[in-house]
Amino acid sequence: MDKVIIKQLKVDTVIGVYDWEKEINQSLYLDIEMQWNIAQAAQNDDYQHALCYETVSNRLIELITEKPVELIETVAEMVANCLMSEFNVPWVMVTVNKPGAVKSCQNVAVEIVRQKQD
Ligand SMILES: Nc1nc2c(c(=O)[nH]1)N=C([C@H](O)[C@@H](O)CO)CN2
Repeated sequence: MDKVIIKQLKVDTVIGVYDWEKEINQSLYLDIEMQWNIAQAAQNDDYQHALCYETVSNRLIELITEKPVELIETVAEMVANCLMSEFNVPWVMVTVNKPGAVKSCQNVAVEIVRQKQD
């Protein structure tokens, strides 16, 4: 399967269950794998057929910072839905990392895989 991959996209946003978390920005780091047919773009060196990782990254930062949510699970679903509906990505794996969340852990994360139904 061909993929376009975005690693460790940093998003500073209001995220968390507790009251004190609703007053501050915290950093999330997103790892995203998107199924995409690379051959079409590569054949003619054609950006029009490429899934632009820069456009995707900027849209996801906009989406996540739009409104505060409590759970990283919600962020993962929002990202997967956006990629499938707005960018026509047929299959996606989204990992949302919140490394600052638990003092004794290097990182905590959720990971989801979603496929477009057609
Ligand atoms: N499965 C989850 N568990 C927890 C979450 C979460 O988003 N998903 N969030 C919190 C708090 O916001 C935590 O990050 C504060 O340190 C607790 N558990």
